[in-house]
Amino acid sequence: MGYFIPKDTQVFVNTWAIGRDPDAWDEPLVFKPERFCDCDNKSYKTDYKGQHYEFIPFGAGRRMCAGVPLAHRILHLVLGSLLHRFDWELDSNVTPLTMDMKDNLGITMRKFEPLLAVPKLVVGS
Ligand code: HEM
Repeated sequence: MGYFIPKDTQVFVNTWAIGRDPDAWDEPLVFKPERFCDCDNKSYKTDYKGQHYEFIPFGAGRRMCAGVPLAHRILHLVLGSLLHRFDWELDSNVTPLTMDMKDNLGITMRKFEPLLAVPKLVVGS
C-alpha cells in the first residue's frame, strides 16, 4: 500500500475509527444491531471472528484474541446475570441527559468520568 514502516515500530490499528467509518457502515453512529444480521437466513452478515475487517473487536489474523470462544460464552452470561438480578440506577445527581460522556484517549477508550451505576437486588429473582 506504499507505507514505509521502520523496523521495531509499534503499529496500533484504530478500530474505533474503523467502526465509525461511513464508507464501511451505513449511519455508523446509530444503534442498529440488525446491521450485523442476515436475519432471513438466521446468520451473521458481519461477524467478529476476524474475517470482516470493518469489525475487529478481537483483532484478526494469526495474533487475534485467543480468548474469543471463552469471551463469547462468558460475556452473555455475565451481562444477562447482572441485568436479570439487579435494577441499575444512576447516582442521584446524574440523569441520562446530564451524564458526562467524554472519553479518554488511549489504546482502549474509557469514559473520562467513571460511570457510577448502583445495583439494586431484584427481590425474588
Ligand atoms: C470481550 C472480551 C475480549 C476482547 C474484546 C478481546 C480483544 C482482544 C484483542 C483486540 C486482542 C489483540 C488481537 C490482535 O493483536 O490482533 C486480544 C489478544 C488476546 N486475548 Fe483477548 N479479548 C477479550 C477476551 C479475552 C479472554 C477472555 C481471554 C482469555 C481467557 C483473552 C486472551 C487473549 C490473548 C491470550 C491474546 C493474545 C493473542 C496473541 O497475541 O497471540 N482475551 N484480545
